[in-house]
Amino acid sequence: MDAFQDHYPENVAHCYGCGRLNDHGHQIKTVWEGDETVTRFTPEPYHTSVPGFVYGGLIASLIDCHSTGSAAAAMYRAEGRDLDSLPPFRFVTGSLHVDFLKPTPIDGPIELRGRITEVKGRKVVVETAVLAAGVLTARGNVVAIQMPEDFGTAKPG
Ligand SMILES: CCCCCCCCCC(=O)SCCNC(=O)CCNC(=O)[C@H](O)C(C)(C)COP(=O)(O)OP(=O)(O)OC[C@H]1O[C@@H](n2cnc3c(N)ncnc32)[C@H](O)[C@@H]1OP(=O)(O)O
Repeated sequence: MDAFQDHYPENVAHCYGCGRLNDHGHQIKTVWEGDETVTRFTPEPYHTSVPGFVYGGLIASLIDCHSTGSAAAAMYRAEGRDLDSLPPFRFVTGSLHVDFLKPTPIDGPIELRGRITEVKGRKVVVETAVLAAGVLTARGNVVAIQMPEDFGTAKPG
């Protein structure tokens, strides 16, 4: 099954977390399983925090891109549209909250399971459970916002 990220338009397919065109990135892949969105990722030894456990920033990064992808997929689903239909839905992160509940072992795949808890206007809220060997180790809450047309054009300051 194609992942959400396989359908991102080329101009937004370079993200470090989810861009299929970023050779140095995580290149995560997310799919629907019923009403949940699911990403599976196997950490590398260099993703270490304390030996044996995953760096928290990696977990935050996975939640981040899992959630923006889930938000886009939820909007396509809400409108009954295919993932590759035009115009594309693109979401960026407005807010990212992570609760680290337990250390996450590095020696196996991590599963992220997302639920869409709100779709309102340009905003989608995604709650994500992070599991390692079936054990809940972290929770994420992301407010994803549909990317404005002028995203990135404003000058800082
Ligand atoms: C499909 C391809 C995707 C490829 C990209 C993947 C991205 C991967 C994830 C990332 O890492 S994205 C990079 C990190 N994020 C950013 O750089 C975003 C920087 N922030 C912004 O550009 C703007 O602040 C943002 C677009 C998020 C919001 O500005 P807007 O002017 O569009 O928001 P607006 O004020 O119109 O608010 C729209 C709704 O969002 C809500 N909102 C906006 N910012 C929020 C925030 N920070 N926290 C919570 N809610 C927020 C706001 O309250 C409102 O909700 P309601 O409709 O219910 O009133």
